[in-house]
Amino acid sequence: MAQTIYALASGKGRAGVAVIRISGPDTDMVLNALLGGTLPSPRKAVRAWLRDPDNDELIDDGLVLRFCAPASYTGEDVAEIHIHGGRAIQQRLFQVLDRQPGLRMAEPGEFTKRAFGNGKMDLTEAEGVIDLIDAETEAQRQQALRQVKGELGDLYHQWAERITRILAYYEAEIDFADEDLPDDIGQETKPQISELIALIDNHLNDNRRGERLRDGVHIALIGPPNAGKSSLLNLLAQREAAIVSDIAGTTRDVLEVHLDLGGFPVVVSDTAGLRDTDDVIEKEGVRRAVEAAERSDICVLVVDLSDPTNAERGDIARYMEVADLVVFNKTDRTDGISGPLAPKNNVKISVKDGSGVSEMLANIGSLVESRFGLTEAPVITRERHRSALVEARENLARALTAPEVSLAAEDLRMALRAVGRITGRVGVEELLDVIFRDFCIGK
Ligand SMILES: Nc1nc2c(ncn2[C@@H]2O[C@H](COP(=O)(O)OP(=O)(O)OP(=O)(O)O)[C@@H](O)[C@H]2O)c(=O)[nH]1
Ligand SMILES: [K+]
Ligand SMILES: [Mg+2]
Repeated sequence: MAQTIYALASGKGRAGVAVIRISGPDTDMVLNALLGGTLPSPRKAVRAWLRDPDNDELIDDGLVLRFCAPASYTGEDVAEIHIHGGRAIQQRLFQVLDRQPGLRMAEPGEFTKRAFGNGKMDLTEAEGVIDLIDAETEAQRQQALRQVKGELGDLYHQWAERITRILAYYEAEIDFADEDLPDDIGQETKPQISELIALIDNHLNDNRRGERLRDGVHIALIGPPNAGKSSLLNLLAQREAAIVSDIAGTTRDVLEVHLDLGGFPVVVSDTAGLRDTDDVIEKEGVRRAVEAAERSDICVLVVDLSDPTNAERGDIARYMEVADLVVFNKTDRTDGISGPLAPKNNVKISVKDGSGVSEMLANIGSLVESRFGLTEAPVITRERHRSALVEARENLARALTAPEVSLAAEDLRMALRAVGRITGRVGVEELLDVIFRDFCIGK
């Protein structure tokens, strides 16, 4: 039998209210001890004096919520005790809980792990809970909430069901080889397998938007020395994160700042100015800048509008073509454009006087939104999902060309297992039995 666990469910430290969660078979015993023998009725918030059962000393004036298995977060008996969020109160209550036989402190994620174990949620939903707790921006919150609601898990479960139905044909062929089956089951199943492969491909080919939304969209600021890249970074970060000077080649290392850009988590990198140089350290800086640009999801080229030398630099013209956005800086100095001229996506700003900055932010924001924004369909949010889907897809493709029915069946079973691993939902194998029982075997 599972042990009863407890933990602080709210944030650490001093607060108005702290919530302590208890889950497991001894929950009622603990509540009885703390409340002096009166159990609150389930799902009703009850104000109660909490006492140390060993000496009847008062701990706090609290609020208790009791849930009875299986109608609880974990599926076990659960209690949530609201206390005043002072350190001494929390400590005292923990000491008392620790003294209760059979109780121990929960491990990280253990309540949710139990919820999964008791069929309260599948693995994608459990991951959604973690993402929801970690969500720092609005878009992250929305994506996580959709996963908690089971949208992603439902999609994978549908696919598992489809594979199961296809597999049923092959199983029938194997088990009832001498019965009156359609001559070529491939005619029936192969279009279905191909359709499923197309759906998975489409889902995989998502620009990794869900993963980007979880981890942050990487934006690299690149450009010639003294264009104002570090100045721009500081403006975005609203602090002096990078050193700014009028000396070309000031920035060497890649410097990252994390920002919330219109609800999206972004990581902006300031990089060394791009130029040929004999200085070994600056050379390494330039190499890192190019690498950061290549790795970025969105590459922003910053150019000093008033610098006539840009016109002479072929490399800047090339960067203009590949950059997602060109930011012409220092409009306070000039209103003409010197150098290789305006590429399609450009914006003119002055970090110094702030003009054009909101337009630039809107521009970057819509780039992020269009590439990594939430879509109608739920998206992959973890490499774990991606690799399992790739495996499922490979097995489905193999089933299409399998030389024998038994081999095709094995490929389909492996595809099913790969998809099933993502949700960890049980029932697909059992579903096979159900479908199989009702299966029309040519009669
Ligand atoms: N007039 C004017 N000067 C600016 C503007 N933005 C930046 N500067 C100045 O341009 C100089 C270079 O700025 P940085 O931000 O260090 O340029 P950088 O691109 O990071 O330069 P490196 O790190 O050397 O590649 C500094 O003296 C800034 O104060 C602007 O909008 N207008
Ligand atoms: K500089
Ligand atoms: Mg710099």
